[in-house]
Amino acid sequence: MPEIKKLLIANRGEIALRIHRACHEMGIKTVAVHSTADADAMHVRLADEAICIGPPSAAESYLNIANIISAAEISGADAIHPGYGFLSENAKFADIVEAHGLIFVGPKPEHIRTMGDKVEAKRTAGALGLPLVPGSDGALTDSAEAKRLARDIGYPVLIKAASGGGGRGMKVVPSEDEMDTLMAQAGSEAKAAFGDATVYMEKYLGNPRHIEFQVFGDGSGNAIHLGERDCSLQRRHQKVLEEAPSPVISAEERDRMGGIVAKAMADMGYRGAGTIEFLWENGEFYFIEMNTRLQVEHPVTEAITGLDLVREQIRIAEGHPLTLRQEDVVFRGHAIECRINAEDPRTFAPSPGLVKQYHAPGGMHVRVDSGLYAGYKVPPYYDSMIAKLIVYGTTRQGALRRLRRALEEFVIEGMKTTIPLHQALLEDPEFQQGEYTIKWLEEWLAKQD
Ligand SMILES: Nc1ncc2cc(-c3cccc4ccccc34)c(N3CC[C@@H](N)C3)nc2n1
Repeated sequence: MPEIKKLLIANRGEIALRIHRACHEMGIKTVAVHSTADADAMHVRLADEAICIGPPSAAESYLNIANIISAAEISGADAIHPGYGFLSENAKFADIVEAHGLIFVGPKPEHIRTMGDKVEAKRTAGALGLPLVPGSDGALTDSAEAKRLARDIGYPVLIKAASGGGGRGMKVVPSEDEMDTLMAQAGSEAKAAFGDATVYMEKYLGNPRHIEFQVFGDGSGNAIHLGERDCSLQRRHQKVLEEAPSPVISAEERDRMGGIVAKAMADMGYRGAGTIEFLWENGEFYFIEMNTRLQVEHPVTEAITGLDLVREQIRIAEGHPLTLRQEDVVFRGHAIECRINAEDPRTFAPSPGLVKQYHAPGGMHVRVDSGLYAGYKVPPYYDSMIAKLIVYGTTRQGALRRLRRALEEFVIEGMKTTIPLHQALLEDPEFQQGEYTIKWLEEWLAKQD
């Protein structure tokens, strides 16, 4: 693969700035594509070139494949980084990028496609030796089969859409007499939402944690794992706070499960960054999904390994081997990321607007990834996340103390933000002990009012 000289960032907000920063440290020129609403964005200001690709709506801009490819051709970019969200897991886009002789900084399109179909993803994961949630062996055909299976598995069971993921298209079936109705609903909702009625079944795990492993492959049969992240603190399938390592995973479990996922990725010939999502309950891991993109929460993994994951993605895309072998990966300390949204901290109603005052916290082991600046107008058209605060400590307690101090310093005036939510969360004894599962946050929020 030739060296990348100019990279087009097909994204916006904090991740666009993150990608720009890695490129500039590598001597790679950057092309920022933006909608008319993002003309004043920080990464647009810092990029070497900026090309407007359409009006505010994502469909006409950040999801507009033709305009993005045209921007790459006009600017002479030789690579495209999709970031996360938008087109980052669109196999067709990856194919089109490569068909135009451009480097797609991401996995092979065939692997994006495989992991985007949750039935195929599960079959592949099982074949590669990953532990699965007990359930149907592939897609469900009809309610009668579903009932037979559920009788063996035991209720409650979950009906999941093959084209769903991230919490979309899931139905809990508490008992057999609700199966007919819920199977029909699941199929029709999946058809409506994803154009694909295919569903599958899994035993419903009552109160697990969400533990995901970061993996990296060079596309030629080598792969490493970079430990796990605990993403159990979610509200309506939106992550609120993530940490690495998980407060409940031992070094032995990390090495054992990490070895299994790394080998699976090596056997698959996986290329680039990937995240393998598990539910963890009673000491057991259960594969649920694989994300073929760089994730929002990647900085907590960077903090405890010292690796720049965007830099690694670009090096792999250029055809270089992985910087580190598994034996070189060392986990040190503890990192926590708070997602800061332009939302009311209690109602979560969006609160876009003009940033009147902005002061980011600093000091030892404090990182803020954000495109915000005083005078910037947060547009109402996109996701409400405006900043990520990542803090590192040698211990979890140290990271918590530092996080409390950093949140106190953080000034964002002109809109409501979820900073107060994080400050309240930090004071809860169960959170401080790391004793939480995927249901804990919504139960805690319900008690706050
Ligand atoms: N068999 C079985 N049992 C319980 C589950 C519970 C969830 C789930 C449901 C609600 C919130 C969650 C937050 C983090 C991780 C998972 C969840 C779940 N999800 C939600 C999004 C997608 N990643 C899969 N799958 C599950 N699968």
